[in-house]
Formats: sequence, C-alpha cells, structure tokens
Amino acid sequence: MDTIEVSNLNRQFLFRQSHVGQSKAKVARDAVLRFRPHINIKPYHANVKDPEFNVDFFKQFNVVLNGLDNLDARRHVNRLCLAADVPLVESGTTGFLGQVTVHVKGKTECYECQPKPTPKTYPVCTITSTPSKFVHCIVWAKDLLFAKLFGDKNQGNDLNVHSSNAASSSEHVDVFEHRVDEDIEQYGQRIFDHVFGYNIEVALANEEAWKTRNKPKPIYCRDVLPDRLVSQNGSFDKFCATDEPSSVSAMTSLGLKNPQDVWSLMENTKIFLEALKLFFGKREKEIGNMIFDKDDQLAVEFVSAAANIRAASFGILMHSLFEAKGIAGNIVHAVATTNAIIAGLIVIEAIKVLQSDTKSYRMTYCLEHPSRKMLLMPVEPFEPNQSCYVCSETPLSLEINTYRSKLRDFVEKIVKAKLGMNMPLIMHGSALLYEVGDDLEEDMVANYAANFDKVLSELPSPVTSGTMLTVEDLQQELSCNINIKHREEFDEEKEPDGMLLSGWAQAPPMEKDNNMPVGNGESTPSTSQAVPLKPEEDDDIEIVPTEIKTIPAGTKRKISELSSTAISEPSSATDGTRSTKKEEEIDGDDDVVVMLDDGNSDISKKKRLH
Ligand SMILES: Nc1ncnc2c1ncn2[C@@H]1O[C@H](COP(=O)(O)OP(=O)(O)OP(=O)(O)O)[C@@H](O)[C@H]1O
Ligand SMILES: [Zn+2]
Repeated sequence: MDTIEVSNLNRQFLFRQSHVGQSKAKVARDAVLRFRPHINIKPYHANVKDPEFNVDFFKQFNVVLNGLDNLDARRHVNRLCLAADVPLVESGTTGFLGQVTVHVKGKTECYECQPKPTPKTYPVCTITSTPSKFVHCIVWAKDLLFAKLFGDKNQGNDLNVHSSNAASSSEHVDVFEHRVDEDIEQYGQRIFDHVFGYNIEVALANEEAWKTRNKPKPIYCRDVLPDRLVSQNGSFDKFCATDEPSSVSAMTSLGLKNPQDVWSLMENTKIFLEALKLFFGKREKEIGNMIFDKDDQLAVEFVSAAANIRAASFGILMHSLFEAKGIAGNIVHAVATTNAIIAGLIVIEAIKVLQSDTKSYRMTYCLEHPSRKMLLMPVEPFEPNQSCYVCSETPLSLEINTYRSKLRDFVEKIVKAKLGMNMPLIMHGSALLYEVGDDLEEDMVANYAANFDKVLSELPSPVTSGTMLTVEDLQQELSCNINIKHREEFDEEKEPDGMLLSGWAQAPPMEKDNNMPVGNGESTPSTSQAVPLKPEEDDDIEIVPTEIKTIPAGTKRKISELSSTAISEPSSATDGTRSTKKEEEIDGDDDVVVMLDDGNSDISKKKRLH
C-alpha cells in the first residue's frame, strides 16, 4: 500500500527518481512488464486487511509471497492463507539479518505457531530515576518528556510535575503547563531547570538509591549557557527557509550542520531550548496531540538533545543526533545485499511450493557473521504446533478480574491486540455479546455499545470464572475458545494489562547473540523477555534459536532441540548426520558464502566473486 519515497531508491531497484510519490505496486508491475512483456500482473494499491481481500480472493492463488514489514499484516495474511489453504512464503530483513520461511497448512508450522518476541520494555524506575544506558535516556526523552510536553494531556505520565514552590502550596500545579503570558524562552528554561535540575535533586534525596550507583549531577540552564546566551538562543526567524512546519529545524536555526557530530552539553542545551521554542512558535496547532515520529526532524532534535542532557547528568556517553535518531526510531538501515539474498530465497522456496516438493522446503536464516563459514542457515520446517490457537483448535485461558474488567478491555487488549483479530465477534454459548460490521441493525449496534462498557460479570449473559467464550473473526475465518478464570489482583509492572493470556506454547528462552535475528532492530534487545501473544510493530525479523545445529534430513525437531551444538562442520558430511547433503568446498578460503543449490536440500559452498 506504500508509495515510492526517495529513500527507497538506493535498494528498491524497480523504482527510479521519476516514480517518487507513485504506487509501489503499480510501478513495480510496469517495471517488470518491461523485461517480461508477456506475463500478467494485476497490481492492487490497497491495504491487505481490506474486506475485499477475503478468503475467496486468496483461494485464487497457488502460493502467496509476503513482503510486509509489520506483524499485524503478516498475522492477517497467515490466517487468510490457512483459511484458503494456500501455501505462504514469509520473509523479512533487518540490516544484515533476514529470513525466509514456508508455511503449508497441516504440513509445516504456521507463521504464528511460534510466539514472536516482543519489543524490549524497561522498568519504569530505570527510565524515571536510574538510567544506566543511553537508550534509557532516549526512552525517557521520547515517552515521558516529549509525550508530556507535546502529546495527549490525558495520557498518564510518570514525570514528576511538582516543583518546589508547588510542594509548599496546597494546590497541585503541573509545572509543564505553559502559563498564560509566559515568555516562551522563559518557559523553556523553566522546563529545563525542572527536569534536569530540580528533579535530579529530588532523586538525589533518596540516598538509598545511590549507595550502589554513581550519583547524577543536577544541571541548570545558567550553568551551561553563559548569561548573554540564555536570552539569545537561536534566531529561527532568520534561518527558516519556509514556514512549512515540516521544514522547521533547530539545527538549521542554530547553524549546526553535521548530524553525525556528538554535540557538547552546551550545544545540546541550545538545541533543546530552540526546538521547544520552535514547537511553540511554528507548530503550536499540533501541540497536545503529537506522537513521536522518527521522520519528524524537530521531534528528533528535541528528543536527541533531551536524551543527551540527561546522559550528561548521569555520566552516560553522549551520542550524535544521527545515532539518537536510530535508537529512538528503532531504525536498522536496510542492506541491499541482504534484500537480494532474501528475494532469491523467496523465489527458490516458491518454486518448491509450486512443484509440491514438500521434502525440500527450508526455513532459511541469513546471519550477520558467518558461523562456521555459513552465512545462510537452512533449517527443515517444523510440524504445526499442536497448541497454536491459529492453526489448531486448542482453547486459550485468560485470567482476568471479571468484576472490574469491562468487555471493552477484553476486546481491545486481548482480542485485537493479542489475538490480532480485525473484526471480532464474541459469543457466550449462543448469546452474542459483541460484533462489528457495516450491516448491523441499529438496535444491535446500541446493544453492543452498551455491552462494551459493562464489566464482564454484569453482561446480559454474565462472564464469570469458568465461562468459555468463543471469539471469531469472520474475515480471517478464525475462531477460538477462551476459558475465563477470575483473578483478583495483577502485578502492575509485569501484567500492566491487568489480564494474563496463556495456553499457548512459550517461546524458547533466548540469549542475546548479535549474530542472529532477534526482533525488529531494537538496539539493545533482551530476548529472554519474550512473552507470547504480544503485538509488535514493524517487526521485520522473527526470532530463531541462538545457535542451530544442522539436523539430519527427514528428522522432526522441536525448537528446543536446536541447541548449543552449533552447525555441523564440513566433516559431518562424512559422519552420516547429513547423508543427503552434499558439500563441495571450492576453496579453503574463509571468504565463502553458503548457497542453496537449485532448490535441492544440498548445500554447497561457492567462493565469493571478487
Ligand atoms: N496492511 C498492509 N497492506 C498492504 N501493504 C502493506 C501493509 N502493511 C505493510 N505493507 C507494505 O509492506 C511493504 C514493506 O516493505 P519495506 O518495509 O521493505 O519497504 P519500505 O517501507 O518501502 O522500506 P523502509 O521501511 O525500509 O523505508 C511496504 O510496501 C508496505 O506498503
Ligand atoms: Zn500455527
């Protein structure tokens, strides 16, 4: 559904400068027709989740090849392929890492048989009080400070909003409020002094916390900027090329040019104050409903500067704007070579599917560093997971407070967010509790709206401990049963949803290994925290075990068997464990890549061309 952007041109070879702004699907079709004029290609520029792409639509095809970049759309297509019984070749890349997997209903695991890793989250206290890494400062700047100043005021926020003055007065004053008639420069300095000065002093007062850690240093505006500069920071009116909100930049107005330089504390302070001033001066209309966007230059400048000032306070190494943007936006730079390798593997697997060469299907992982001279790791597909709620009929269990949680919480946090359903329908026995759709009668819509805001135990057909709910998505043709168990209390840190969904295989414990695909390019992933059934955004990569040993062909394995023994060495070709595999060492050189040979299961090494 995307249109072509300038930044795509370095690696999306079907597109040229003149195509910028046009539909990717349509331009790709035209480009391919130029070198294969006699084939039929029908482009659709649309969201694959639109109702027109239903099970009947999918039934037209012999194979589906996914080229998506988010979990949500991938899960949706997986379900439609299962419902239509069409094989799916799934793929993704993140920088040097990539994978291609094959999913055939009843024969191999489906895309959702193995829970996907979740984005890394950090304990609130690490972010608010005891950061020890730069990423903690970025999360603070982005999710707390930026959200507090420019985001939705009704959202909860863990920043301390009370100043020393307010503490003594009986009123609760939010220091982040911009006071009527307050000069914007003064406001910026007041915010600066509050978050980097006063709040650090408050934190220092809790001496217990600093017995085992280095104490942070409070930073006040006047300590960093000499007096005369405090009142003359920046001159945005002179430097701004246009009044286009998107072109407003604190860097530009301060004359800082290189985003790859690590700026000093003084420079970051200037950027911080200037960016805040520019938001209020040039983009005031957006304040109150902004969400951090990695492509918003001014937002990146503000977050990068705030994170660096906080880093300076906590004795953490400062970073350039370029690096900070990468961390804040979870950006992993695309590598054309990885994309080319993965594209080739997609075609190889698609050919096997079209030839029904079931025995040769491989899940292939592209690694960042050769492991025992292998850059590509082919693994035989697993059998379907018997407890996968998507491709088997295993019921799930949900622990929930049935006297406090509303149907709304259940629908939004579980059915949509965790189960990935698009248009859910919820039944208790034969009673319909909830449904969405365009063709519903008015009284039903009113009924469902009323149910939506009722707690589970007070629904017309009460949901209590022991109730079995049926949840269906008609578009995805997916139905699953959920056993409800009442539970009174939940741990706010560990179970922030106030619910716990289980009954599905846990992801195997993962260890950090930079060589293996581990998530979505998050800079410091801790994969040991993988929790099943959590949504993930922009996840190009799926998780695989830290090390994989080559398994004898024809043997069925569980993921837990793919253990620490690493891949078999070339010698294993003669020890019987890989009797069906042929290895041809062309050169003893270290500089080799492993390639799949003609879609056979054979693996041969070819010397890289220089
Ligand atoms: N729900 C969806 N329906 C249809 N297409 C989708 C959906 N979600 C994602 N896509 C498409 O998936 C593709 C993902 O491609 P990819 O991320 O490789 O390219 P990109 O977004 O152009 O590049 P980059 O993310 O590196 O800037 C995009 O073309 C996007 O339009
Ligand atoms: Zn499955």
